[in-house]
Amino acid sequence: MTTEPAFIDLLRTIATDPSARGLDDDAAVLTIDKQTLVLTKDMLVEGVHFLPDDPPADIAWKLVAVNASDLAAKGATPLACLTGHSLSRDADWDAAFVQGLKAALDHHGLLLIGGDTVSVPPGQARVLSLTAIGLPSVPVPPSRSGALVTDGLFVTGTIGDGWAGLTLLQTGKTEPATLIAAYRRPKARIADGAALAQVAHAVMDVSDGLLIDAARMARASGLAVRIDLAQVPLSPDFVATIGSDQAAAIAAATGGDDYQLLFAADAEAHLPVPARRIGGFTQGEGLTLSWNGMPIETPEKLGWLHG
Ligand SMILES: Nc1ncnc2c1ncn2[C@@H]1O[C@H](COP(=O)(O)OP(=O)(O)O)[C@@H](O)[C@H]1O
Ligand SMILES: Cc1ncc(C[n+]2csc(CCOP(=O)(O)OP(=O)(O)O)c2C)c(N)n1
Ligand SMILES: [Mg+2]
Ligand SMILES: [Mg+2]
Ligand SMILES: [Mg+2]
Repeated sequence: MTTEPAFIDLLRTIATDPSARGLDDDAAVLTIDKQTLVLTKDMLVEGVHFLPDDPPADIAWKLVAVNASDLAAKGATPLACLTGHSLSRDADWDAAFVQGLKAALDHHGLLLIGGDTVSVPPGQARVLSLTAIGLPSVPVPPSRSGALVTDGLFVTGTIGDGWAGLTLLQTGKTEPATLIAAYRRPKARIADGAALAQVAHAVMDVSDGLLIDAARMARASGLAVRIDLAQVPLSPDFVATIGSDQAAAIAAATGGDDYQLLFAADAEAHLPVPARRIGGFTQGEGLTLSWNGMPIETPEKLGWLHG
């Protein structure tokens, strides 16, 4: 079986234009004449990214929000999008999806300008996709690769809520509502991303897991990264439901579905957005973890990988 990173390695030999950013970023940055566009695409697959009985309007929201999140990571303002839809043999489902899609697009300021519609064989999972186009807020949108060895590593919001929401739904629970909403209706940090683009040296959104995504930022920047897991920000509902011990923090930091912004910035700089410092960079490569300053082992699984 081909894994996701191995497949992207194969594609890298084709995607050699600088606008592809080495297929090592949240989005492509394409300049034609003097106009720059930020372009990104994420897919959602039933049973992989959402649960079969998630409300269709929530699935539409998630499709828009996860793509808006990649625009946010590059400090881009949402402009327009194209969607890919697989028909579900359920007219009510499709109608509810479209209604939810309109609300989500309006909320994010995205125009729907096209797409494609297909069917999947009976009984097969729904597959949805969206290609989002944004306008940059700075001439060169931040990449994942600009972290400096002297930088701190910061994250917005709280981590683990989406994973906790999924875990609750998988065990038949629908409370706390904040955790369920974090899973079904993640919020793209558009305004935070635009503000961070002005000061951060590297920015990405956290979709696969804080640890795997931090390791990617470090590798792209040619550095090693260290994270103190005790500093990973957890929400009150996460702490009440899952806990705040080392195991809970590892679950939060590897679960993914966060859609927070992870960024490298001067450790002493005034930050334009609320964020928690969770670590920093060193020369070398790889990820090292501590718990309140005491070194701890790195878990085998740092986050989500397809394949
Ligand atoms: N099938 C594909 N074709 C072309 N590029 C791809 C494909 N899959 C992933 N990529 C590229 O690989 C990089 C990493 O993708 P991904 O990990 O999905 O980013 P993100 O987590 O920000 O959505 C991006 O530059 C993305 O455009
Ligand atoms: C039913 C279900 N099982 C598991 C997950 C967890 N999960 C699936 S894919 C994924 C990572 C994010 O998806 P991906 O396609 O890698 O998005 P990208 O990183 O490209 O933005 C996570 C955390 C989920 N969201 N839903
Ligand atoms: Mg991303
Ligand atoms: Mg992606
Ligand atoms: Mg993404």
